[in-house]
Amino acid sequence: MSAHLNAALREGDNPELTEERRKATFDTRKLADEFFGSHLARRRREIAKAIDAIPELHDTKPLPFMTREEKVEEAARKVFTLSKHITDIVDLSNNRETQSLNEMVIGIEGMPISLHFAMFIPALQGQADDEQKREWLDRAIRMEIIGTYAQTELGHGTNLRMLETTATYDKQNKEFILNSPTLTSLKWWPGNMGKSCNYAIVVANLIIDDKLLGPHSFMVQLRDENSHETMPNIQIGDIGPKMAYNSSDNGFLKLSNLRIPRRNMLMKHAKVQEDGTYKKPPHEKLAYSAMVHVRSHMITQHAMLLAYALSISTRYSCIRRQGYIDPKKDEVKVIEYQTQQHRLFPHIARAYAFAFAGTESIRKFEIMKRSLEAGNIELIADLHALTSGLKAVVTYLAGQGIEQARQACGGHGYSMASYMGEIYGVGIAGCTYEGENLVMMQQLGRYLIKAVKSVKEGKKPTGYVAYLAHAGQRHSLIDCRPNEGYAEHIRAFEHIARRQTFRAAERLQKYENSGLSTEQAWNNCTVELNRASRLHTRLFIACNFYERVLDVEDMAVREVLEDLLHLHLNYELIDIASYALEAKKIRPNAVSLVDSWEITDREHRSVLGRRDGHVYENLFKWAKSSDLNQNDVLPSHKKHLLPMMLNARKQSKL
Ligand SMILES: CC/C=C\C/C=C\C/C=C\CCCC(=O)SCCNC(=O)CCNC(=O)[C@H](O)C(C)(C)COP(=O)(O)OP(=O)(O)OC[C@H]1O[C@@H](n2cnc3c(N)ncnc32)[C@H](O)[C@@H]1OP(=O)(O)O
Ligand SMILES: Cc1cc2nc3c(=O)[nH]c(=O)nc-3n(C[C@H](O)[C@H](O)[C@H](O)COP(=O)(O)OP(=O)(O)OC[C@H]3O[C@@H](n4cnc5c(N)ncnc54)[C@H](O)[C@@H]3O)c2cc1C
Repeated sequence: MSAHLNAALREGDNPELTEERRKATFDTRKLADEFFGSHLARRRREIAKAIDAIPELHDTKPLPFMTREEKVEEAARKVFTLSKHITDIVDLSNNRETQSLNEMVIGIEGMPISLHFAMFIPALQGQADDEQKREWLDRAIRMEIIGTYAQTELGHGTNLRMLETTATYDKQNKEFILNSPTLTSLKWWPGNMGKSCNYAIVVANLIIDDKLLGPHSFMVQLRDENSHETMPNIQIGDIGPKMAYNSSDNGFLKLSNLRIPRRNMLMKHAKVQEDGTYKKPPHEKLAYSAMVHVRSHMITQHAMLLAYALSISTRYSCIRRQGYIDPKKDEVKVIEYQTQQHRLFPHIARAYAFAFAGTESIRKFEIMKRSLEAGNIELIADLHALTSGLKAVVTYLAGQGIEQARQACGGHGYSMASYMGEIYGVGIAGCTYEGENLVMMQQLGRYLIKAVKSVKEGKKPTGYVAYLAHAGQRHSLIDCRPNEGYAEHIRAFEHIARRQTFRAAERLQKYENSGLSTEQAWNNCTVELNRASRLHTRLFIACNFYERVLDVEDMAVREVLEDLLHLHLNYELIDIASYALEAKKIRPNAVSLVDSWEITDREHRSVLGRRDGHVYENLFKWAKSSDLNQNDVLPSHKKHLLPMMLNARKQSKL
């Protein structure tokens, strides 16, 4: 393509990167339109421009040089400043626009209102009745109050049925009494609960007339709205520093005989009447809706974290020269090494595949939400299975890709100047929060086993599990004929996933037939079951990628996406080295593929991934700005190490 079409080309950039960008075979803006969707891609450009014009929204110094207190303060400052400008910059009803604005301004390390938007508001939308929405949701949207989602406890996160926080109904006073009866019942982890929030949706086990009715959601005021002081009968605080996310104040909470009005239980689905009569929800797991909301949105978020890491490492690999391929010639850009390409390109393909899968999971969530509003609960199970699998597979593989991207930057990748450490820390948190990955895999496993049972009964399952009924088709990769297109690869993929699912189901059946309890038999098969879930989800991602590419109209963009699809299908199928052919095809477009993610320098916060490629001079600037360089001798050195050394010297002279 002609160079002028490449939107990433700028005067004064490192010529190594300019050379790369001139090789692009497609328009990076058009590929960005496919990656984000054209509306969001355009809005992200406009948002980035708006931020450039407001200096108070810029980082005061690189985040890795800040202490935890400074990070928390910086995030709070930006949230406050944003609150003055936000409605001029984004459409607040558009989650992905708001999310992009937050990532560009505040970054990925957390902020005081993360959980407010990620879960507090969605939980109110999904679980509060109309009157409760009028009371709390409108105030929450206006940010008169800041809330979080307090479910996990010190002793239990995964097994929600064993949560120990209790909400006992007192008929006389028409109140619930909330209690944290044990140390392990303390709420532990909720984002922003430590210091920032004044409200929380607390998940507690409902008790009426000594009968345990399972986890339900309750609105609890944590702090005074004026003084922000902790309310009576509540003990609250920050849980301390974490591997990453240190701008966020994840908290603990102890409730001691806290009385709240009956109407503070969220009552859209389950209800408690004044006399204590309990009305069951139409679907037992509707109380888990805020988690399904986050899981369905995590996929695009993790695709983006992977994109951050890969655009840093791909650009850097094109300015870093080290070693020779031909000893008679100059040192090469490290991107020229086959191993470097093999290390990065399959993950670039995955970042696209995950983004497309994420767009689909958000779309499915919206469809489910609308159908639920119309009183239909049928789609809940499908969406739960889909998002459980996607959440687990994508967070895990994104973490692997980020780590490969870090290693691809050599020593400098380990410096926080690359920002890889934070991206990795935030990425892998997703393997744990919103349901530990191996546990979520089992949720999908249950769904797959049911589908196998229905196939064995002669039924034909539909949707994502339809392929389980297609036994007897041609299957192995060896059977793939050239020129048959990707459909053949997909069929091979289906075969592998189907075989694994049936293998797990048969093993489960064998254990059940041997007299083991259902639970014991299940536990004996969970490794096989999780393998089946993993393959099923990777099949979904691949199919979705394939279908998505078929829709692309711009031929140059479609061609490069087909190159990525080809690489993806082969890599996924073989799960080892991709063919040199694919590497060669991707190589000229490597930088332009990552430029198409249009991640601004402000958003990247990475010296290595700078758009202009001027890495070395800025690495030196970065080092000079370290707080530790402000004093020639550190006070802590004077206090500890120097006396130690002086003492050692004195001793040796004696
Ligand atoms: C917009 C936001 C974008 C990004 C966010 C960014 C930043 C936010 C950062 C951090 C946020 C982190 C927040 C949190 O972590 S909140 C806490 C999350 N906690 C969990 O996820 C807990 C995980 N545990 C569970 O979900 C459950 O305990 C369980 C493992 C699913 C088991 O539940 P249980 O009640 O015991 O059910 P089972 O006996 O296993 O299954 C019975 C039956 O129910 C079905 N089921 C389970 N869950 C659901 C659901 N959510 N929806 C629909 N159906 C569900 C299950 O499949 C089974 O069905 P059967 O037909 O097989 O009987
Ligand atoms: C950054 C971050 C933010 C968070 N934010 C929030 C928040 O805002 N609100 C909130 O309520 N919580 C939050 N959490 C808590 C989070 O949701 C839980 O930590 C998570 O759901 C995992 O639960 P757990 O800690 O109990 O893990 P555990 O269940 O203790 O997991 C430990 C191990 O046991 C295994 N295991 C557990 N159960 C089973 C099983 N049934 N079968 C097989 N293996 C099993 C797991 O696979 C894992 O290997 C956050 C956590 C993090 C890290």
